[in-house]
Order: sequence, then structure tokens, then C-alpha cells
Amino acid sequence: MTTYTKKIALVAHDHKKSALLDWASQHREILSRHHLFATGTTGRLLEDHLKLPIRKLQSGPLGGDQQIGAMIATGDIDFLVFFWDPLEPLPHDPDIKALLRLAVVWNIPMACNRITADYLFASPLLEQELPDTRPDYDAYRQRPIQIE
Ligand SMILES: O=C(CO)COP(=O)(O)O
Repeated sequence: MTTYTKKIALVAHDHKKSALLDWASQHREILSRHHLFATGTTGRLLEDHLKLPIRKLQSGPLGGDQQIGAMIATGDIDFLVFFWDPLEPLPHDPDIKALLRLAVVWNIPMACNRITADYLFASPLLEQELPDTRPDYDAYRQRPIQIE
């Protein structure tokens, strides 16, 4: 059976990093079949822990969330596991919101907690060839604009 490789981004806030490391260890074999990306600190910890290659972007507060969001917009990330912390205010909250928003805009699978990540990783869709799931925004791009 052919496995269709996904470009998976892994991100966790500091109080969620141990949960992500634990989850990722549990799913290491599946993760090893895909291309992995992460924000800086999450990526460093995951690489140490899993001994798998991970493309590390900037740390989240330094622009990493925005880099991942931009990669979602260009089709360079197609799956997001983001264990964000609902109990702590963070300085880069606008970047976090923007990343969550772009995952919805581009209709990519996104897990924000462990149980959802488990469900997604149990899905046969993870390693199947899918039709293009990116929305067609041509009508939006071509929308008429009234110039004042
Ligand atoms: O802050 C983050 C996501 O919003 C994660 O960044 P780090 O992986 O660099 O800790």
C-alpha cells in the first residue's frame, strides 16, 4: 500500500510540551513516515525525544506561529497538531489566533488536544491519497469592490 506523506506541523506551549512529547512518542512510527515541522523549542525537544528529523522554524513568540501559518497558506503544511495552553496568557496571542484561523481558512486537519490528535492519527485518511481539500477561493479573489 502506498503511503501518502503529509507535511505535519507540531507545536506546543510550554505547559503542554510534555503532553505533546508523550503523544508523539506514542505515535512515533506513524510520525516517522511523514515530513515533520515544528516551532523552535518544540522542535528541539521533539528531535531529542523522538530521534527523528524535524524542520525547526523560529520559536513561537519570535515568529514561528506566523511561519507555520504562512506555510499553510502556501500548501507547505497540510496537518497541524497544536497543543495550545488555554490557561495562560501569552505575548504572541495574535500570532496564535492567526495560526488557528489559517488552519480553518485552508481546511487542514488540526488537533488542539491529545484526544483529537489520537482520533486523527487513528483515521485511515491520514495515509490515503485525498482529493484536493484546499478550498477554491477564486470567487472571493474576484469579488467586485466598489471604489469610492
Ligand atoms: O509559542 C509557541 C506556539 O505559539 C511554541 O513555540 P516554541 O515551540 O518555540 O516554544
